Amino acid sequence: MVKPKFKGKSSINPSNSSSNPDRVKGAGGNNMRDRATIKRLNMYRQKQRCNSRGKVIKPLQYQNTVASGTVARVEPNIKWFANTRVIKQSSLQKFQEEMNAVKKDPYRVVMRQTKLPMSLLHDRIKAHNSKVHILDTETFETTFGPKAQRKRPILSVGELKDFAEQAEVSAQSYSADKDRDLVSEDSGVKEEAREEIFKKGQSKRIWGELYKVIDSSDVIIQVLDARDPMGTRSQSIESYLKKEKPWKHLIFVLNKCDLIPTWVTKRWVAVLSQEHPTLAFHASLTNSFGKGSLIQLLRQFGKQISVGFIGYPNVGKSSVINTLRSKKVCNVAPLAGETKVWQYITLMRRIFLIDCPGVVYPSDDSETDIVLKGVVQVEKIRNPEDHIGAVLERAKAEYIQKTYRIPSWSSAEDFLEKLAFRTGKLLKGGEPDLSTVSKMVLNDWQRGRIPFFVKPPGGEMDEENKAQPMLEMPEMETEKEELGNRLEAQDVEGASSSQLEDQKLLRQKMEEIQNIFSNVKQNFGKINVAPEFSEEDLVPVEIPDILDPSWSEDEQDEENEEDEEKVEEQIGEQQEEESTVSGSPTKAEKRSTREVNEEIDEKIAKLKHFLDRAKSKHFSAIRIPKGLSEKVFNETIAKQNGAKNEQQKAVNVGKKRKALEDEPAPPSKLTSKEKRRLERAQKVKKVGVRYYETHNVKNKNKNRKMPTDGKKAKRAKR
Ligand SMILES: Nc1nc2c(ncn2[C@@H]2O[C@H](COP(=O)(O)OP(=O)(O)OP(=O)(O)O)[C@@H](O)[C@H]2O)c(=O)[nH]1
Repeated sequence: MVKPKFKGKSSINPSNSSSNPDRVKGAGGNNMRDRATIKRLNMYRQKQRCNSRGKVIKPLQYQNTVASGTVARVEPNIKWFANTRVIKQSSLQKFQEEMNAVKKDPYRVVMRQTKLPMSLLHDRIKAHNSKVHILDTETFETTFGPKAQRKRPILSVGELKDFAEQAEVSAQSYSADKDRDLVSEDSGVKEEAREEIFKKGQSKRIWGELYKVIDSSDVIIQVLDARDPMGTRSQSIESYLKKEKPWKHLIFVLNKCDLIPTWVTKRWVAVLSQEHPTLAFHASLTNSFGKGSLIQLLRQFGKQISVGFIGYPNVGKSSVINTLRSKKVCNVAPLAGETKVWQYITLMRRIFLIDCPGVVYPSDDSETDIVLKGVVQVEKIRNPEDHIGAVLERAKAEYIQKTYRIPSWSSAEDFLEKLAFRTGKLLKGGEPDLSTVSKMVLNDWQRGRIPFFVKPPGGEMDEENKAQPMLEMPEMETEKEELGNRLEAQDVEGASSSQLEDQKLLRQKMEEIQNIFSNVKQNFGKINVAPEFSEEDLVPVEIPDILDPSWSEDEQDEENEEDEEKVEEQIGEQQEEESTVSGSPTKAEKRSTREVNEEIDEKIAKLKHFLDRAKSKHFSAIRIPKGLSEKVFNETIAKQNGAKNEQQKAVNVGKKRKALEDEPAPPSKLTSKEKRRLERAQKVKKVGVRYYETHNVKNKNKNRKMPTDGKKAKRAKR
């Protein structure tokens, strides 16, 4: 039987022609043009069809969507921000020389002149002896006629005597160092040209990215490394913003606060706040600090805002963004220059974040300074051992000894040799591999494994600073003063009405940001300081200053939680459910859980009391003696385990866990194996409030409990 033929017109063209976007794939191997390329080529090839009277009967593709004469707008495209093509000075010179040579040669002809940038040849600066076209700008009468106006040089002095005096003064103040025109004899010794890697973050492309970020942002956050805030600050960008974009808010975020003692964070925040609003931050997905305050601050700007993150390479711009989103949205690496181009991230419906590559302003920094600021990737440094001396100078010997377990050294080389022998980094003949060991030390320095910080100004807790209210949020003194001065100056000059309006707007902005900041408080006592600083570095801090009743621990946690939920809701992303709460508990179970919780809370209250007492010793990072902490830990675990056993009798849970928990209560002195087992048992149980407080759970809604089976089914679907 003959199959009935399909009579309608199929939209798929079955031909194998190379201009057919629908052709079957694979016939030409991997080199076949893809659909998009074919369509583009067809677009170039197409021709407009007209009838005999010249009327267009088939317009070109893309030209028939709007009626002729309609005013249409071109859709903005992100590619507009891409770099434009530029030509190097050396290439231009080469082109000019070669082209001139060809033009002078009568036996050679330049083909396709219209395709060459010939204008580059003629656009040269005129030689000083070329014909001066005076009459192009001046008339003949005023230049050469009887009424010619002679131009006299403008002198700042009236008499010859004054002129001589002035010459004498300038001769006295002459300094050969500042004279750029001075011709000196070549001594044969020249400074070595700096390696390219030391110019990291200074390229035109990176600066282009920075200006794109600045232009697109309403609020600009300059991220600083808490270990050296002044060294990672870019004053030139700040003054550019102040001068050219005064309506944009500049905020400092002091990141990596976990690497310095709390009193240093506090002092730096106070110092920097004098100029711009400053927040302390610790970027981490699980254990962050300052996230709630920063989100709260951004939300208060009230309208749709874009927030640009700028700063030195490797200060943690991308990490701060990841922390705010509680998710890895930007690539992060302990290498400078990880972020290559700007990147847009949605934080909430109204708040957008823009990540920027690290930018470095050319300064007098030595190569060692650049390396130690983390601007250069250690692997790319040619002579890493040159910078170790500075590391040994800057970090305290005590910390170096502790980190590398080397008791003493006479020089940087001696230190490296000892370290190489200790770590077994040796070359073929048993020679120490100084380069590898140096790279290791530099990496440790850049990653904060060697405790170090630049001391904030103000000495060791002097009286003046003690009296200073550290937690007061920024007064923005300098900015306010400068703005005031500028506005006053404009007032005097007699500003126009539009200028007056601008002034009003600026004033309003200043008041607005001050109001916003007065609502944000930080509790520095909550920073988890990682390195073990010596007591000398742990300068006493006024604990009552830090604890702010209006911004308690719980409140901040709730704030974080709320923010996270909002972010997730508004972005509408399905995030993985991490909660592993088992099925809904029975009444008996509920009661026993409450009992257990009460008991644990009691324990915590005791521990808190203990901590308060420790704090009253006034140290900014508190270290509890190991023996004591172990004793308290064992007691807590033993008690919790006892309570758990009771609870387990009432509830029928899985066999494995039951077997584990039916074991007799542990003796007061536990072996390390038993301790670990107890810890494991503790971890398995994830029922109750403590789990949410101690773990970074994305969906913290306590009322929502999904049965494990349901969750598994959900995962299986994916
Ligand atoms: N200890 C600590 N390390 C941090 C913190 N923030 C960032 N880091 C680390 O610093 C390194 C650099 O972080 P990035 O977020 O890639 O820095 P960046 O400023 O985006 O760097 P570029 O891409 O070069 O501009 C990473 O190894 C982070 O883990 C912090 O608060 N504390």
